[in-house]
Amino acid sequence: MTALLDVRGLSKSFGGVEAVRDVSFALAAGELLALIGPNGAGKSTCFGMLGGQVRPDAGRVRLAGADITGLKPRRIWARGVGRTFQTAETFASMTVAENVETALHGRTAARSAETRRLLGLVGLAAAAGRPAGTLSYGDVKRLELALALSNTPRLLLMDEPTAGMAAAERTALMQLVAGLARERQVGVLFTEHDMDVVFAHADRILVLDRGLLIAEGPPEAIRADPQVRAVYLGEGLTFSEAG
Ligand SMILES: Nc1ncnc2c1ncn2[C@@H]1O[C@H](COP(=O)(O)OP(=O)(O)OP(=O)(O)O)[C@@H](O)[C@H]1O
Repeated sequence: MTALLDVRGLSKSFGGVEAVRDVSFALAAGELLALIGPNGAGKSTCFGMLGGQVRPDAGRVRLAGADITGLKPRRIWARGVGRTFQTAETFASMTVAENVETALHGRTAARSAETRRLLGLVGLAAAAGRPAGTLSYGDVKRLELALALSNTPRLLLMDEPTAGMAAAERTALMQLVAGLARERQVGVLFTEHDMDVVFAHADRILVLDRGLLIAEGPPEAIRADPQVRAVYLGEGLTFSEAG
């Protein structure tokens, strides 16, 4: 079977810094794959190369078999890749509904029906008429997700989707994303600093350290991996033994 996302030998250097070194992995439709690693490991650079913001020095990115390496972000988006960013990209003065309508194409009537559907999907139907600037942080993240979904993506790239959220909000957002992945067979790649979120929600985990992929596997295997533990202990972080 063709993987939804197939990444082979991806590399990028900035001056003398090898930010990403020969990284290869695949992602299936309906799968939640986490990309983790200490600060500076190369996660954002990897994301940028998948989304078209960063041009790879070497390697190939294929989406459902089609080569999308080095395409502009707009072209990649048009192929069905939705993306959320670490810092929310919404217009504070527009209403929640206007933000979504701006992202949609087509006739006005179709756009407002689609806006209602998307806001219902992310649990923001009741906030449709509010200025986006008045939303809580968790709700801004939901709005971002609605914007990323406006393209009916096959692949969602989420850069720290739960950063700055309270624990209950984190769980709710990740459950929402997991539900979308399962029901619509959307593939999800996400970066995340919170290990509890990663271990609770990822089907599989990729671990980067100084640009290299040092481990890949299901949460239990990653949690037990001595190399991964060493990298994180070096950062002064520990994995909790429970759950
Ligand atoms: N535009 C750039 N110019 C120069 N160096 C860069 C650039 N982008 C990233 N780097 C360097 O590449 C390495 C990887 O950075 P990257 O941001 O991809 O890591 P990260 O895993 O996303 O880190 P964090 O968890 O802190 O966001 C770092 O050493 C960083 O300083």
